[in-house]
Amino acid sequence: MSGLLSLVKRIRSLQSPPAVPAKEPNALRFGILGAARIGPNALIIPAKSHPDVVVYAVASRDHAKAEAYAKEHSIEKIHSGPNCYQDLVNDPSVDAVYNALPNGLHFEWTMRALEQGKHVLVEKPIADTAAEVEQMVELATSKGLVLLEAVHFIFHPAAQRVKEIVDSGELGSIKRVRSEFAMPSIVSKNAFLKDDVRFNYDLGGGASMDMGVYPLLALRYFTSSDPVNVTKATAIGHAADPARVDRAMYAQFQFPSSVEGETFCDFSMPNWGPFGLFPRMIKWDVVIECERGTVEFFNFPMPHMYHSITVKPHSGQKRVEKSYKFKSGPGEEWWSTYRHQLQAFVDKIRGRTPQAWYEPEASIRQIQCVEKIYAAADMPSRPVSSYFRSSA
Ligand SMILES: NC(=O)C1=CN([C@@H]2O[C@H](COP(=O)(O)OP(=O)(O)OC[C@H]3O[C@@H](n4cnc5c(N)ncnc54)[C@H](OP(=O)(O)O)[C@@H]3O)[C@@H](O)[C@H]2O)C=CC1
Ligand SMILES: O=C1OC[C@@H](O)[C@H](O)[C@H]1O
Repeated sequence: MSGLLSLVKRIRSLQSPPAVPAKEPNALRFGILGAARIGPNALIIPAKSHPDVVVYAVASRDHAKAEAYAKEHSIEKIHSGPNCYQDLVNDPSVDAVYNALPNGLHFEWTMRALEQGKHVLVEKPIADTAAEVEQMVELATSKGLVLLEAVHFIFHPAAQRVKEIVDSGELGSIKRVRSEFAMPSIVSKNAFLKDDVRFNYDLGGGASMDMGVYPLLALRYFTSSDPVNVTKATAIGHAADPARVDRAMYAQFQFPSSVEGETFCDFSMPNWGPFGLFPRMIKWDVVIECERGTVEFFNFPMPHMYHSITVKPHSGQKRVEKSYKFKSGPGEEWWSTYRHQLQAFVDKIRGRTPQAWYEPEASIRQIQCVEKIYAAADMPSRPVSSYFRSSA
């Protein structure tokens, strides 16, 4: 019963946090690039419970959309029209920018924000190519600005608990890791728009750029390493652009010390069985096989809603753990992955040591790996932004 009550509390708090503190006098003022669907979950709602964050401005190309978004979320300032994104990054009242634009615009608008001296929290994937990410990291570093790819799940206590179990050596060293994030077609029909930015090659679309970044990151995070090789990758093309945009991708990896990895992502898993009558279940887990047992982390991308961590030693008792709050560390049980991420981002800006961090260099290695997956699957890398200036 108490488990059910906690679940209800967590789900309700995703819309409306139970604790809303007063804002500090010099709270950081955030501007959002694009009236994006992810904005409320990733920043606007988490900001309500952060005393040092005010969501001050939103930029949308469409004035009416900007007004409606600002009204719905009590955002003071709007920038609209064809120059709205530049106006927002130029706005002297904005301290930090949340870049929630389509993937293909992450590079340009993060660079432009950094050029204006703003810290940037940029949605995943941080950019479309590794060469772009290198430039982003270089600029942020040279200006002393904080740049963070929104890899939110690693900030949650559950992800860190799984890593702690693996790193403790309780089950011996890792032999194999598998991770999946795949949506059944009945869910994706409602989750995505018909002409969703996710299916547009020029905007950095593709399953490996979207849902696929989670399983890949899970492998890298839990093994604390990067793949040495992509040994195999098989894509299923998306109907919108089958040669260049993947609807689904299966990939195999070789990690250091002969650790094997496997990822799978799918925007829209078809039904199965006679006449395709039966919908599939959502897949969102990580399975880490070690010398002396296995750890399974169910719902690793959204552990704040519900998760389970099942530890199965080869000899001994199976146990199931949950971790919604750090024993000592920031947060409440109802904090989402995004709320923990915001805490870390602000701590970094304020010169404090965050509870966890994702170095921008790790973002370079992540997208290098995505490019290798596309190459192994005979699909092109996503296009380089027209804003990219080769240093040669
Ligand atoms: N961390 C997470 O859990 C999630 C992350 N994401 C990431 O967030 C980003 C945005 O995704 P999502 O919110 O679903 O996207 P949306 O389609 O809702 O929003 C993207 C915004 O980009 C702007 N935009 C600029 N140029 C274009 C264009 N040519 N076509 C369409 N939109 C354009 C629009 O802003 P306007 O018209 O207002 O100017 C639009 O509101 C992606 O990078 C995605 O990977 C998405 C979902 C979950
Ligand atoms: O968390 C997510 O789930 C669905 C995806 O399409 C989205 O972009 C991603 O970040």
